Amino acid sequence: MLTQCAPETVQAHPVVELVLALGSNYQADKYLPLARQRLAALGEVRLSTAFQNPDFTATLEQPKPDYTNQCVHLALTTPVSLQLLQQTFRTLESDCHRCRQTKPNQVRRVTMDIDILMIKMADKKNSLSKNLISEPVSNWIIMADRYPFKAHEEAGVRELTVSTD
Ligand SMILES: Nc1ncnc2c1ncn2[C@@H]1O[C@H](COP(=O)(O)OP(=O)(O)OP(=O)(O)O)[C@@H](O)[C@H]1O
Ligand SMILES: Nc1nc2c(c(=O)[nH]1)N=C(CO)CN2
Repeated sequence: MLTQCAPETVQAHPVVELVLALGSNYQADKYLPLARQRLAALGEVRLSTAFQNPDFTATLEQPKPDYTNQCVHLALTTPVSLQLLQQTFRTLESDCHRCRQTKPNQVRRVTMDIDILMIKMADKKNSLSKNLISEPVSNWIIMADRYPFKAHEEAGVRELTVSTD
């Protein structure tokens, strides 16, 4: 059973844990380690197995370079809003020299793509406010815009959550 949450509730509330999907189809050997290093500065990182797999948008008519994908479980040192996290990851993509413009019919070189797959919110019981309802919010919230997960994301999420939940 999945619970729906209004985006504005999720956007502002502090996130404590998250699972990310990293993808690179250009110089992955350079940019995956760089992204992992930067993410490690935000908290405790656990990694799923990285593997190279075909671009799921490639066709016979338009072949595309393979992606290297890896999922990351990040337990943040300091809780951060989803809004700020999205900005932070967009900056990290830019720091990996991600170029967003492409000419028509040009195959995109994606040095680093960072997608948030799942988040865990801070437990409201820890709040100083007496007015907040005390409820356990330890469950993962899946990002609706990433669901259903791609095969490589599903594999990574399983690897990272199987032992902890
Ligand atoms: N689950 C999510 N994970 C990451 N970013 C998200 C998510 N949902 C919405 N966003 C927003 O989408 C933007 C990501 O834009 P970006 O240019 O990276 O997309 P894209 O890489 O072209 O899409 P895709 O990752 O589907 O190929 C961010 O600025 C962020 O605010
Ligand atoms: N295998 C694979 N294919 C993709 C991926 C990806 O991360 N992995 N990302 C895309 C656009 O973000 C398009 N295609």
